[in-house]
Amino acid sequence: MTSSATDQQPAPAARESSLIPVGVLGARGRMGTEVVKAVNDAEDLELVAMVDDGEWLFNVADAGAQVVVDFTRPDVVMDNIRFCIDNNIHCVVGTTGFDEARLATVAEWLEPKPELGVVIAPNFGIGAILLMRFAQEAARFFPSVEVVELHHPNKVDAPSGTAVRTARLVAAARRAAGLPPAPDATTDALPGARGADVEGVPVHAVRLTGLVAHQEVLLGAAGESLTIRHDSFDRASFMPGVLLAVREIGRRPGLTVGIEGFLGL
Ligand SMILES: NC(=O)c1ccc[n+]([C@@H]2O[C@H](COP(=O)([O-])OP(=O)(O)OC[C@H]3O[C@@H](n4cnc5c(N)ncnc54)[C@H](O)[C@@H]3O)[C@@H](O)[C@H]2O)c1
Ligand SMILES: O=C(O)C1=N[C@H](C(=O)O)CCC1
Repeated sequence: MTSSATDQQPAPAARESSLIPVGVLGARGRMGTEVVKAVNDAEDLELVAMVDDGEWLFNVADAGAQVVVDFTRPDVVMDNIRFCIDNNIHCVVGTTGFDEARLATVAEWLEPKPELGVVIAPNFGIGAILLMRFAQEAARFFPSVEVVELHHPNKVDAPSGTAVRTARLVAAARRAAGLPPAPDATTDALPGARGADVEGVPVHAVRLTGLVAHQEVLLGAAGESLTIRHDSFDRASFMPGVLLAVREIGRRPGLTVGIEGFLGL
């Protein structure tokens, strides 16, 4: 078992301060690397542990982390959250793969720990969060809507967590407005040609070398269309949202899905 201790990890004595001690899970991944940098650059935060695959998860508890940031994989994230809750550590989760059943499980785990917070957000990019809100607002005015997400080819899940959440929010807005299913005469299609069906909203996933994270919501009505697009050109775009969640989570007990509330949206 490898230790997660690094040169960036300060001596325990230095932690008698008002800095928030933060541990990062998935610390050597694309997002984890960026989070480590962002935490190290933040004057009010202190990086106390970095853990990646095969490393000793208990390091985050031993190092005194008050908040853990998880950017790992959908297949391991539930075990990580369980560990954090068991060890009384607030958890900021960017890893995707959360359906209603998983969210309910996390909420159940939190019940005996009313002081503890877990935030699970498929996207910490402010622009992406605004895109979701704008799409939700627009949805009731358009009979047709489809979501196209475009990502780097190393992404393991499809469609993206952001696209699934967008589609669910749009579908809820359509239901609330009493809209019928979007018109679609397709009776003959190659499997996958019309995308994944997320609560009646088609979601299409593109994987392309050179991309980072991008999404379009296409809305159509007679004689017009509205396209709402967001582009993350760099993973730095997610960091203001991640740091906001790290700073807020100690004041937000329970399960929070998305950081819209932290932004006053
Ligand atoms: N919420 C957001 O804003 C946002 C933004 C980008 C990516 N993501 C999501 O974050 C996740 C990670 O994305 P990425 O591009 O950084 O992936 P990545 O593959 O580059 O990084 C994942 C890291 O987790 C590590 N890992 C695997 N199992 C582990 C375990 N049990 N404990 C600790 N570390 C473990 C891997 O070794 C790897 O270093 C994905 O689910 C992705 O969709 C979310
Ligand atoms: O790069 C990824 O992987 C991303 N995953 C998130 C998702 O699935 O929505 C957010 C965007 C980047």
